[in-house]
Amino acid sequence: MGDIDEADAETFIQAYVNIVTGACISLGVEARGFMFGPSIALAIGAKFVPLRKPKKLPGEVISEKYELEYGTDCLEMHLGAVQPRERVLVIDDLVATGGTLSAAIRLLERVGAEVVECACVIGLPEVKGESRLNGKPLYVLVEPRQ
Ligand SMILES: O=P(O)(O)OC[C@H]1O[C@H](OP(=O)(O)OP(=O)(O)O)[C@H](O)[C@@H]1O
Ligand SMILES: Nc1ncnc2[nH]cnc12
Repeated sequence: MGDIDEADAETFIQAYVNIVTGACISLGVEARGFMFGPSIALAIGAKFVPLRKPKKLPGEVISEKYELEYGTDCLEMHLGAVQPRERVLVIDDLVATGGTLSAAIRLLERVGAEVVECACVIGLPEVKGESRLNGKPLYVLVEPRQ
């Protein structure tokens, strides 16, 4: 993902918040999900929870490993940051294979949360990431021309 300006960010946030209601948590995936997750949280009156790469969070965490196009990685979340039955939106900049979003969904389901939807600015349809999201809805603002 290249440079984005304020207007691009506002387009994503407004296009998205107009169609989604009822979530209490906006969860952003490190690193680039942090550009949009907090703004969506503010716009819908939700709290923001970061999902971070390993060894960044100071408290006790739960972790979930996953595969990308180019290797493996791991996401961590503070224990207690999300409570059972809380309704969560998962926000990232881009979905390719869906490995990252699927790891976020698994983490949230392990703590008993309800994943309402995943949302990304960019979707790469040729890598079919949506098929790995365990049936969760995926909102994508733009797809590159084929
Ligand atoms: O759908 P996937 O195949 O999982 O790929 C999408 C992920 O890849 C990129 O992050 P990256 O892992 O490069 O980390 P970064 O945001 O920390 O640079 C992107 O920001 C998504 O999080
Ligand atoms: N195929 C891809 N192109 C651009 N950014 C990416 N991030 C993860 N996969 C990517």
